[in-house]
Amino acid sequence: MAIFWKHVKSSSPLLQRLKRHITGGHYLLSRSFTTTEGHRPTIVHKRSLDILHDPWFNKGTAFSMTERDRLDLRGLLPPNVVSSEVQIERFMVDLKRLEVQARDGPSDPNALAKWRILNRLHDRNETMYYKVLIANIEEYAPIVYTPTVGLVCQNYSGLFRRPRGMYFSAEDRGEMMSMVYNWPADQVDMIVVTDGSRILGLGDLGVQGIGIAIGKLDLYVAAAGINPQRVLPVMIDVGTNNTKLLEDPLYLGLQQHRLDGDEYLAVIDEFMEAVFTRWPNVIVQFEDFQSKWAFKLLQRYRTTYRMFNDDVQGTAGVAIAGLLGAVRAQGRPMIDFPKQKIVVAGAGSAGIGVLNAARKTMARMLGNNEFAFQSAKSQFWVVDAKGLITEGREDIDPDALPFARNLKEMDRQGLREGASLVEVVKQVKPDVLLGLSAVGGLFSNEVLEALKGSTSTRPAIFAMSNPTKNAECTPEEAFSILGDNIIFASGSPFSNVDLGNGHIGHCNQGNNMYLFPGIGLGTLLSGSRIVSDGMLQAAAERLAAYMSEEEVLKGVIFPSISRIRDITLEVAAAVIKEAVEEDLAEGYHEMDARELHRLSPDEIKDYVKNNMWNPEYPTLVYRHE
Ligand SMILES: NC(=O)c1ccc[n+]([C@@H]2O[C@H](COP(=O)([O-])OP(=O)(O)OC[C@H]3O[C@@H](n4cnc5c(N)ncnc54)[C@H](O)[C@@H]3O)[C@@H](O)[C@H]2O)c1
Ligand SMILES: O=C(O)C[C@H](O)C(=O)O
Ligand SMILES: [Mg+2]
Repeated sequence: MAIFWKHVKSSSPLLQRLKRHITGGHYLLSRSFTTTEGHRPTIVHKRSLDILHDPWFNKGTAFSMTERDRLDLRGLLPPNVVSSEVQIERFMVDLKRLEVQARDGPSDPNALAKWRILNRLHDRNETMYYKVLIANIEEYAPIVYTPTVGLVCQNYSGLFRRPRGMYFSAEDRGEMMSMVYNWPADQVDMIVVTDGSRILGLGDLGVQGIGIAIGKLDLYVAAAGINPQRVLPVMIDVGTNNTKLLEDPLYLGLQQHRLDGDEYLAVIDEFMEAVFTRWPNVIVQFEDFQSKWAFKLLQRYRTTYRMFNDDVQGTAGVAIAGLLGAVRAQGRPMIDFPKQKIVVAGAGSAGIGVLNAARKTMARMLGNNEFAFQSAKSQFWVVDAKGLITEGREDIDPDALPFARNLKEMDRQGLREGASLVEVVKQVKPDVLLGLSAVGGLFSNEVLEALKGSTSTRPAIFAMSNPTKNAECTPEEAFSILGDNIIFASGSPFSNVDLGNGHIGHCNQGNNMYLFPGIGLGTLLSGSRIVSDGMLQAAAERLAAYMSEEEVLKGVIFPSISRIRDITLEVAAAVIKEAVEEDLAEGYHEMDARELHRLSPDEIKDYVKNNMWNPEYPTLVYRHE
């Protein structure tokens, strides 16, 4: 306090205001003021997030690098240091463009405004925020998560107010091991990390991709009951190849092209080492990495770290559950799955993830041997941006190679390398048409007309790309062309379609949100050091079995989001049971491995339920340190 008193005249109105704070007993800072002697530094007795959350001292993105180091702020702000003029410009631009950009295709025109209101509540009062979210999950999941989160990421530089989560940038190489201690929580259970390179179907959004990590973790809290004090959204900013962002003076990230090759890997390696050093029991979910790196990083880390890739593995499980649901909806047993002819549009991280898992599931049903695995391959036709993938493809992506069709065989089917989607659908007459292409409208009227020739008694259409405007088709288009005897699922939420005469075309949401929260929670509570294939398979099977026969026959193959907390509990319990059976479970807190082994299936569910956080105000008591 001495420094403070020295510089302030006793008559100053500021002094009077500060005195009131001090006598009120809750103001813990001292502050010096500009005097006639000129500018002097302000002494603060806060660091880290406390500074960012103090409106008197916060400068947001204008904190210089030296200040960020001095005040333990490194990593708590996006990497681009900007002037106060640019800060104001960003604010004004955002204010003016709000109305123009608040639309994402057919979704809620007020979505962005609702996101802002919820986000402000999130900043003020987490318990209340999650209470609102859980109680109204059907209404607000599409705001804090897909599809609005896509719009939020696209406009993030403008929407940015208070930082949330951590930023590790290419400039932080060599510093991450210490930076990680700038995060205030000693326990972190879940990290969702992105490098912003493929945000939903919106492409490279650079540092703005942090929004997706925040949205996913909102579901971890709301659906899986992970304690919000123990989640950490992370953005790894290695630059961006998005020209618009590289040229935008208001962009908050590093304005350089993305690092690649060994330089890129070195950054991700350093990040993984840092977070697992500080929080050895954390689980890291990789989200929205471009396919090029998604598979490589998964292979690199999955046997040494507790991690999984949601787009590759979570999506695969949700698609398997949906595909099995589609078989049941035809009135056939799940074991008939290996007979389904499946056309997949999109051979990126999600498409290939689904194909690998579907092939393995078929192979298991056919006898689980090499012959079964080989013959399962012939049930899939994969079409990417260059058309049908065959062995005749030049420079074929190694991840797609196992699904490349034999040229002679294709010739017999009237197909060739690069055949268009509509040709493939016409010739194959598939049971299922599944889209993970990020191309809105790809299932054109022509493609849907061609699907009328399907040999299935009830064809299935999975338009899984996000957000809304990237869906391969809308449910209206599908039901109007193919009638009501189909199964329809989309990645983003759509309403059911009124088909007249009391008929409703049911629109399922086939989104990895039905699995990732349970995979994370189950891994955490089992104490498994890795996320095994068996654990992922158990999660998918539990989701597949969740819907009753009656619901499935009505075309309802995924639960309503209002049941997400219950389905997450079930998925987590299935993951724990599998981890125990595979001898991977090492226990969690007071539940040791031996005791976990003794639990009955019902007791496992109780154990999960008892460990889920609920948004209730705790009683607070003040004590001096
Ligand atoms: N519903 C879900 O749970 C879920 C999960 C993961 C990803 N997704 C969505 O899936 C989409 C793709 O994600 P990704 O990570 O695989 O992306 P990606 O960029 O890695 O892959 C896109 C693929 O689509 C192909 N493609 C492009 N144009 C095409 C066309 N005209 N015809 C056929 N194929 C075409 C590309 O060649 C590529 O193989 C995104 O929109 C994403 O939001 C949805
Ligand atoms: O984020 C989603 O809604 C699903 C998926 O992870 C995606 O990348 O589209
Ligand atoms: Mg994703």
